[in-house]
Amino acid sequence: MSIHDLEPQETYSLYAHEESVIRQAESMLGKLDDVANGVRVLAQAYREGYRETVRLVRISDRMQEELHAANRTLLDQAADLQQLNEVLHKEIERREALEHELRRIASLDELTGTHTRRHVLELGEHEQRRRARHGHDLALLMVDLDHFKRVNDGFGHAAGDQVLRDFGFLLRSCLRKGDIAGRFGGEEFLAILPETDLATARSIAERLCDRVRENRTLWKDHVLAVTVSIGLVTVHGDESLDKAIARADQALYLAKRAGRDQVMVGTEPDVDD
Ligand SMILES: Nc1nc2c(ncn2[C@@H]2O[C@H](COP(=O)(O)OP(=O)(O)OP(=O)(O)O)[C@@H](O)[C@H]2O)c(=O)[nH]1
Repeated sequence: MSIHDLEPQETYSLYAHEESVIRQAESMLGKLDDVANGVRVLAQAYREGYRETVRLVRISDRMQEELHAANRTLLDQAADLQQLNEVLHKEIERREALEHELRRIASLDELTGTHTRRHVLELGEHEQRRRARHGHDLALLMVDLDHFKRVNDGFGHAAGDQVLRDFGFLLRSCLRKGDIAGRFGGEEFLAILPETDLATARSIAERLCDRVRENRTLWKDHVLAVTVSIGLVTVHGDESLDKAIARADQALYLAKRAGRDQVMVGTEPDVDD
């Protein structure tokens, strides 16, 4: 059968069919174009995203390097600080030891090994307050070397120093633990005897007198002997330390006047005092 055998209607239908197929194909091509465009857009977006990711990764790598470097710096600084801390700690310890030594030197009379006047008075004030609080006894001895000027004049100042050195040792060895001895002036000493009644204080003072009298100081080719006079008081009521010391001083003066080398007990304080 040839085309000429077909009815005109049939010829027309076939063309329409082709037309429809072509239209469908065109429509599909159009959609394929859309898809291709979409893929292009996606690819572009992917490229841009990739570039951004690479940029961010680089930034992140750099930041990590910087963080590591900062961390290393911090560790170094921490080690330096630790070292500095140790040095400071040692310096503080050294200064504390120095301060302690300075306080010790300032509170001690180098020649006699007894306290300085200022320090013995501080300790005395403390004992006086303790006495006032607890009401126990407190005795004071004012001790002075007799005719000490003669030692200096006869044998020289260095000989006098040696006598003072020996006396400081004797004084400290006659006192008990807790008693306080200080150099009040050139050859005058104050001993503070906490919790000591008059009778006990007197026997301690007598023993000191005896030991000083028996003692000999060897100086070059000389044998030196000295004696001491002692004024003794016990602190009364709420009497101040200064007033008690003044009474001990007065008793010492009387001991000197009575011939030296002896202990004199002070008078009771005036009622007004
Ligand atoms: N070697 C020496 N002498 C001192 C020191 N401090 C004070 N003196 C001397 O002690 C002497 C005290 O003399 P005075 O006050 O006259 O008393 P004294 O000769 O002991 O006579 P009385 O106290 O009355 O028994 C003086 O010669 C002072 O120079 C010192 O640290 N070393």
